[in-house]
Amino acid sequence: MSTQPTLAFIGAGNMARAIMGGLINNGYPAEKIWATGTNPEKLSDLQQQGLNTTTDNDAAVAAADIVILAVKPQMLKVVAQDMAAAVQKHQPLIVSVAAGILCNSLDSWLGGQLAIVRCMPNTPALVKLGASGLYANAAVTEQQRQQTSEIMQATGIAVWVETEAQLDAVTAVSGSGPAYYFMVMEAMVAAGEKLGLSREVAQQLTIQTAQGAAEMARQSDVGPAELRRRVTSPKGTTEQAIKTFTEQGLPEIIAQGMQACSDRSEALAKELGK
Ligand SMILES: NC(=O)C1=CN([C@@H]2O[C@H](COP(=O)(O)OP(=O)(O)OC[C@H]3O[C@@H](n4cnc5c(N)ncnc54)[C@H](OP(=O)(O)O)[C@@H]3O)[C@@H](O)[C@H]2O)C=CC1
Ligand SMILES: O=C(O)[C@@H]1CCC=N1
Repeated sequence: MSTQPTLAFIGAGNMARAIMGGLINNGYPAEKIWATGTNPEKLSDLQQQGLNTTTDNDAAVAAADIVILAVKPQMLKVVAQDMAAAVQKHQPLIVSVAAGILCNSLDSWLGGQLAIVRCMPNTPALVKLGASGLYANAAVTEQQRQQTSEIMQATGIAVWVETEAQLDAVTAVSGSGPAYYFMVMEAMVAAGEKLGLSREVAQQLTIQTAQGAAEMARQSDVGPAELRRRVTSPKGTTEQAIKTFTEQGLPEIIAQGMQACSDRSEALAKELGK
């Protein structure tokens, strides 16, 4: 990374820890990262790793070039309004990873006139396989876009979307996406056990198969549909599995789940954005 801005993570829960872990694993200096929370005990492991930790959000904001809002959407209004004065003192770039909450709401809670990037990351950021969607409001400069890209690319891939509404779709695809794959893995392990394997063996095979399929899809110059066909021998075993999944409506079920996810992202903005 060309420049290494000081980052303040407001909220050091699952998502912030995945991004911070990804950054540290990628060589980002721990002393350039601040992490806040309400309980000092929960921050002690981060402090031991050399990060700056505090329960005082204003202190972290004062030290930061970039403030990353990583509390639950339901907490965001109160947290943002409480730190508005500290933010307005030097107007750092604001990056929010909160699902649903719009730039305009954030800007008004934080006192206005701010450069804000909304980021929808995912937890594989921890192992440098994150996928982030980014959207910038009109106040964000080209240099700030570049800085945000560099930070998120240190944890995986980062793509910019043109409209804020597209972040609802990003949330449905990649933000919540790891949970879908974990659910498929849970179901495959359970089914493998039912078919006579030990839990341990079923889990080992399931995880390796997921990783193998993902890596093949990444490296291949054909899409997932063709890769699926190549596994499916006529009158063979896979054909029976795919036929059953199709008859039971698996593609529609996935589309419905993702629509519900996107709808919830949109609803959060209306429910919590005022
Ligand atoms: N989890 C995921 O996969 C993804 C989450 N997100 C978004 O990330 C955000 C965080 O989600 P997630 O990490 O799962 O949630 P967590 O509950 O794990 O983390 C939220 C953290 O916020 C802290 N917190 C609460 N109140 C304050 C406060 N006043 N000041 C500072 N910190 C505070 C909590 O710390 P303490 O316990 O000390 O109070 C907690 O650790 C959400 O907005 C979510 O939409 C986005 C993409 C994916
Ligand atoms: O479930 C949630 O609301 C968050 C946002 C995307 C993934 N986790």
